[in-house]
Amino acid sequence: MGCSGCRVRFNFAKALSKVSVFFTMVLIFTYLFYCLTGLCDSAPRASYSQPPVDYDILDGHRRILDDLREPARLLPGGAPPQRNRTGSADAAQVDAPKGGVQSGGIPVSNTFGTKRFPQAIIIGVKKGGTRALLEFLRIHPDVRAVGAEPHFFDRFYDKGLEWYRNLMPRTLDGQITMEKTPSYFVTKEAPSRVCTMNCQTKLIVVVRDPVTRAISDYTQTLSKNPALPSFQSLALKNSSTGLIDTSWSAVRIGLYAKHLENWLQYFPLSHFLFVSGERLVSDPAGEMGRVQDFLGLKRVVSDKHFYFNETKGFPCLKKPEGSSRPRCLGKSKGRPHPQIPSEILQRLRDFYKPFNHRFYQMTGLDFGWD
Ligand SMILES: Nc1ncnc2c1ncn2[C@@H]1O[C@H](COP(=O)(O)OS(=O)(=O)O)[C@@H](OP(=O)(O)O)[C@H]1O
Repeated sequence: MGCSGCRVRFNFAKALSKVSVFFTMVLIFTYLFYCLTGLCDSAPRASYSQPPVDYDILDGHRRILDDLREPARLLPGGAPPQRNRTGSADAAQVDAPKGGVQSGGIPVSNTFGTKRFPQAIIIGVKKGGTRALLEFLRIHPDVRAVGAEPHFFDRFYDKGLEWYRNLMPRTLDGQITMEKTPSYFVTKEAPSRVCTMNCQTKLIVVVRDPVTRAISDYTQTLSKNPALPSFQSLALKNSSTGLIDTSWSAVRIGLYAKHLENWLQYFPLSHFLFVSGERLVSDPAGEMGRVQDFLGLKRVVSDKHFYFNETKGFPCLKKPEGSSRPRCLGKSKGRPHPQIPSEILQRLRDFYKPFNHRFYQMTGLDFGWD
């Protein structure tokens, strides 16, 4: 009796261990399948069904964190700390590399993709519509992009190229790695640094009427600092002469011809694509067609992806099948601008006119701002 009880217990334990092995195998296979479909490393595939992430705000938080953080320290395995899986700043997760990290410029790779330097960068301009462009591009299955702005070629260059590459999402063969940091366009050292990484990098510049851009820039600063002096007092050197203050960054960034000259010392014009910030709003699909051609991508992003959201006053991404919500950019994109006196606007238009014309000549494109 006692012995048969032992046998029953023994058989039960055996069955239990078989069942647990079976479930462990199921779990492993499910995980492997999930990874092989590219999901375990890539929530970022900015599935446009996700709720909007306001990267402006996230970038702001990250900048504060970066200021507080010590300089990049190496993890025990020798790899610099990484951003979260999406490459965005929306989680403070530090994600150790899964595959072998090698030094000396060899791509960091594992079974499910490789972290590569970006082949294309949106280098500017601030308040031009760079976030809209990146989010629209991320719909494309062959584009993988860092969510937040890495600021490598302006602020964090001393962290080194391997640090930069580790921020990148993993890509499979045929996919393009991208990032956007609008301040690169106006950073003197950025062109030579990008060229040091790769002189074949494709460069995208989203440009917008420099007067509207300056007001947009001012609006953003005002939203963070309501005690900011008026736009006109910052734009003019002094009210009696009416001279424009070019030392104010909101004005200086709009001198597109000047900044482009700096870039052309390192990259030929054929490496640039100039996207109209205005057309990105009025005809997003048309502008995205040009961008996809420039990047050598199949035209996947098209007018079927967009609709004009009357409340937002901007194009938004349509909800994909199976998702409950469409997707507009966050609150910091498409803010109402303060009213600026018309004589100040006219002074600014007169001021920018020669620079705009020079820019049209350099690019061979008339953006119609004058
Ligand atoms: N689809 C869509 N939705 C919302 N906003 C859009 C869109 N397309 C372009 N824009 C314009 O993008 C402007 C912000 O530009 P950036 O994304 O380059 O700003 S930033 O430099 O990253 O802060 C932002 O500027 P403001 O209108 O001044 O907020 C918008 O005019």
